Amino acid sequence: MNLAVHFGAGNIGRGFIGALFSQSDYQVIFVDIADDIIQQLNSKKRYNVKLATDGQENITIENVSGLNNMKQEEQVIEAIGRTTYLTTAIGPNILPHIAPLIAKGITERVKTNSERLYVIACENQISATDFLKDYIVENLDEETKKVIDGKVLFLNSAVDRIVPMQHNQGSLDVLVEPYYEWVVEAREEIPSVEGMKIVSDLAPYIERKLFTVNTGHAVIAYLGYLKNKATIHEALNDNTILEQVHATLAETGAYLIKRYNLDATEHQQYIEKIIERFKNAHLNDVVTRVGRSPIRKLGPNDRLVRPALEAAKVNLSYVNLAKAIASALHFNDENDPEAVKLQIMIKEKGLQAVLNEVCGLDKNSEITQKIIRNYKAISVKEDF
Ligand SMILES: NC(=O)C1=CN([C@@H]2O[C@H](COP(=O)(O)OP(=O)(O)OC[C@H]3O[C@@H](n4cnc5c(N)ncnc54)[C@H](O)[C@@H]3O)[C@@H](O)[C@H]2O)C=CC1
Ligand SMILES: O=P(O)(O)OC[C@H]1O[C@](O)(CO)[C@@H](O)[C@@H]1O
Repeated sequence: MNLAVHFGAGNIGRGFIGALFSQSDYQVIFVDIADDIIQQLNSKKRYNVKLATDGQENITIENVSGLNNMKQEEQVIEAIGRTTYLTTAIGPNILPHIAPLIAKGITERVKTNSERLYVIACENQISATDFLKDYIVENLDEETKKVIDGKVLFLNSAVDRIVPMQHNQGSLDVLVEPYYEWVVEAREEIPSVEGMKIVSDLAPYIERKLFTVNTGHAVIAYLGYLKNKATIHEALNDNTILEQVHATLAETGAYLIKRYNLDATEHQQYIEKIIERFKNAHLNDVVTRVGRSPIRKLGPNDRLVRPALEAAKVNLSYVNLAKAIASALHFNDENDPEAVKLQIMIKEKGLQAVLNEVCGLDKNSEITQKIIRNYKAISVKEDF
């Protein structure tokens, strides 16, 4: 049986990527710092993926176990030595922290194992695997750096499945939406995994996904938060929010259609399908999860600022994206360390400096001015 070593036994790890490997007859070793999850994986050796549908169908996931990367380094290195795939779903900010251990594993592996290792970061970030590769390579000695080409293949990917926060403390089971898409960029044949779609150019797929699914979701989360809505589906019942999502996705859509020569009717259908996915009340997806880590989400290459900048470059509208960015700047969830940090930054440095530092926007640019105007309008509780 082939092996997959997956870093991050959280929602996407167990509910999506690990599950697909298991269903494709791989043995799956999850690597995580959460002791309770690791212990349960090792004692139960199985869990259920539950579909968020009226019927709540169950899929049993087997051949799984766990390792704690803080406490079981040697075992993780040994597993990397014999795995076919090494995947992550851990959050883009955590990738630099797991890279040193992966580098140790690769260093040992290439001494004895000539089989190719396939590395894929499954994160909501453009070129996440390239970033992971850079972090790993920084931790390799010169000799290993010379031999990894051809022995380790780093593949970028886009992952799309809504897996909300789980409300089943003490259980490994994961509630997921039925829909999923896992697209991997590869220019040669790679070992097959059920549900993995291979493409030669990921850019249109990841941009379409990030600037539709994730932009739309972020708009609902931040506007929903401002209007005291607890969940995404509750927020979408508010017509002003629904209209704002449509208006914002029309802006990202115009950019995507122009950039990738997409069929406008098909893209509109894609948008509608995604909004229907967001409406799934079985997911009970809280706005604070979807809006989490606002500093990351306001980054220059992320779901809000990047499409606004791209739209501006080709003279397309970004009025509604500017509103979305302004509402993200108001996200003030006290349980979210990035939200707390962002609010302190705004207080101490002012909005213009934050837009420059966090979003990479020029202080005097038109987009900065538009965001500031919208930010102030929200502050004085004008309607959107
Ligand atoms: N939940 C979702 O619907 C989707 C999430 N994603 C992306 O997947 C990634 C993971 O997201 P989720 O599964 O939702 O998060 P999660 O919080 O459920 O899972 C992350 C896991 O990583 C573990 N972890 C954190 N730091 C670690 C470290 N230093 N070493 C080892 N393990 C560590 C945590 O204990 C947790 O089990 C993120 O990049 C997210 O953007 C992408 C598509 C959908
Ligand atoms: O996982 P992130 O990047 O924090 O953002 C949450 C977003 O990712 C998803 O979890 C899935 O793509 C969406 O639910 C949401 O748009």
